[in-house]
Amino acid sequence: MASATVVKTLAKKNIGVFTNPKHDLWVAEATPSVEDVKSGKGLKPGEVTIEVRSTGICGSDVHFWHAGCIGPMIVTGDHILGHESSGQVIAVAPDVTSLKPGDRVAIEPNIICNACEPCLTGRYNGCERVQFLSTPPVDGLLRRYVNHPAIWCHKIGNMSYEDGAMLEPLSVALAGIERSGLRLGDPLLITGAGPIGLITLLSAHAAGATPIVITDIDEGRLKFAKSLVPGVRTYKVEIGLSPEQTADGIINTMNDGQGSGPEALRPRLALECTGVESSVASAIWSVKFGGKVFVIGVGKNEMKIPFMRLSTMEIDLQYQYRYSNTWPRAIRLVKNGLIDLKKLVTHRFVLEDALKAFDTASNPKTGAIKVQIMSSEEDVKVASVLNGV
Ligand SMILES: NC(=O)c1ccc[n+]([C@@H]2O[C@H](COP(=O)([O-])OP(=O)(O)OC[C@H]3O[C@@H](n4cnc5c(N)ncnc54)[C@H](O)[C@@H]3O)[C@@H](O)[C@H]2O)c1
Ligand SMILES: OC[C@H](O)C(O)[C@@H](O)CO
Repeated sequence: MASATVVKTLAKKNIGVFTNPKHDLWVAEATPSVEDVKSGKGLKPGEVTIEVRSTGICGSDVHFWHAGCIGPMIVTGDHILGHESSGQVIAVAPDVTSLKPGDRVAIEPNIICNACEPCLTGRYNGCERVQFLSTPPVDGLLRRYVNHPAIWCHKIGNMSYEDGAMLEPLSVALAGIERSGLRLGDPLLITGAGPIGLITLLSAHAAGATPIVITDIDEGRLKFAKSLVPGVRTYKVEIGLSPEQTADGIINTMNDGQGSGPEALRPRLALECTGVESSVASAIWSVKFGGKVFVIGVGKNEMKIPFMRLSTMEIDLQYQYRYSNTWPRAIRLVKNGLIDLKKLVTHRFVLEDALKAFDTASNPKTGAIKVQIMSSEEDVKVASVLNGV
């Protein structure tokens, strides 16, 4: 199929960041080739070619590299990582009318069947035949050029590519906030101050939760949370304490050190952002009668939970998997300044230096929150200047 005009000279070949079942990580040539991009070969109806400009490294990318799997999602061959991306449209298939070369877009990294019950009822994150980019065997977005359906490319106007890429983890948080039923003035617990917990914090703060307590085992991450939302109360989880003891500490923190007795304010809602068994249990012990523990974190296939606590306190336990219909909302929130994601990107690397980027993202000593990989030195410079680095 012939493509529309490619807007720029494609000086560099397509490269991508690969892993495999032997846990290697390397940068090598990827598809589509520059020749195919120029000729439109391989571009299917409804698709556009995007020059990917910025991609965040997610914990799941590191996990696919280090562990070779996440639950049933198993790396079985050479596999391209990355699903938090934005870029510029450089070519469109002839039937695409919603986008044109030059448009700046955030990429929603799923392709759905549009025929199963979850798709037909608008909850397409449950699509039975979903192709989620970067979940094996579907290659991801950590490459210079990619073909993707136009309907999963959301225009971002003049938003930075860096923010555009952050719309994916923001989508996770927004999906959680929406389905958890968070209300204005809710006392809230967030467990885990990694990128997802921190973006959930920004979102819940914007949505009017108060007071908010956030936990982590890492003091540095709690300090970071405080720098994002100064009013947040932080609680450092001590390894070795029981979930009940941790819950007491959390409630005491919510009550400004006034104890955790029967009169103490307890969270109505806990947004669990670690997927760690003891943290899920502490959240259950923390929330009030009739409250809810909403689990965004993913973890072991089987976990022990305080069942009778859930039962006698009528606590709802609910889960979230990815997202649906979140990008338009995420774009509005970032564009209109209600959520500022800029501080979260702590490190930037050019695509050719992807291995350094992964080393940084996977080493806790670096203090990295979100590491982004950009298509050129120029993009790294522009992003750094925009963020005052
Ligand atoms: N449901 C979904 O669709 C979805 C999407 C994206 C990520 N996730 C999951 O969300 C979770 C968070 O993602 P992330 O990128 O922020 O991960 P992350 O690993 O960077 O952050 C997790 C944080 O939890 C902290 N932590 C670990 N044990 C703890 C404990 N016992 N108590 C309190 N804090 C503790 C860690 O120190 C870390 O700061 C992960 O499990 C991830 O797989 C789920
Ligand atoms: O944000 C999306 C998540 O990172 C993915 O579901 C990943 O964990 C597995 O594919």
